[in-house]
Amino acid sequence: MAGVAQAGSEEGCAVKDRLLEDFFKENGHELSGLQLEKMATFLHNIEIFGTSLGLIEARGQQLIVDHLLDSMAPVRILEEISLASLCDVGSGAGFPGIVLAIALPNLPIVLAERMQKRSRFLAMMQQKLQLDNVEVYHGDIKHIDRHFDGMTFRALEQMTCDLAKLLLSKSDRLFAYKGRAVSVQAEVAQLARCGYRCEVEPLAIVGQEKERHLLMIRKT
Ligand SMILES: C[S@@+](CC[C@H](N)C(=O)[O-])C[C@H]1O[C@@H](n2cnc3c(N)ncnc32)[C@H](O)[C@@H]1O
Repeated sequence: MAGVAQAGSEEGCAVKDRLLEDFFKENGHELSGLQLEKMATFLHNIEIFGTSLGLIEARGQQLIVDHLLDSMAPVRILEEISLASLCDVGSGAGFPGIVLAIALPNLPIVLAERMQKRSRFLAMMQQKLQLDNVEVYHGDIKHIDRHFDGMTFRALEQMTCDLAKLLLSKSDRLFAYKGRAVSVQAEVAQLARCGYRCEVEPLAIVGQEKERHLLMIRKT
């Protein structure tokens, strides 16, 4: 496990690749060698640029479990829905957008991020990882003039009726990465009062003790 934190050398990356594969397998994700390599390179770049760009502080196992595996947790749900397009709103350092783009290479994904330094990092990752299915949109989601099958967001802000209305004018479905059941239920109650249809799925991540849920929202 110690090797996970090593990111600097070629050898460190090789150790990291092997361990990453174990983390994914433990969580039921079968990734190809190329996908694992892209995940490892992405983590490596987060570890290099994360602090200086104000992206993310987590390192090593915490970065893998709390961010990478967390981003991967709803991948089967998204696959089963067979989306033709996805927008990840407020992608930040690329969680979950870059991770989903690596895991689902046939799904076109727009990463929407209004902070310039973060959107530049996302564009750099798109190029470096050769993610042909990714497009970076630098700007506020309010101004995007496109329609998507689905939108994901993680750690964006609390889901309110106004936010759901705005996002559902640009997407058929919303997928919000959320924490504790009790707070998700409060959001669901509020959204139901405004006429939105919600479903909540618990997300299990091996090694993650915090409660995680996927809140799915549609118009009724
Ligand atoms: C707390 S960070 C979360 C980043 C990432 N999703 C994660 O989970 O690590 C929220 C990000 O959303 C971006 N953001 C917030 N509101 C936005 C909006 N209306 N349009 C585009 N980006 C937005 C912020 O600039 C920030 O990078």
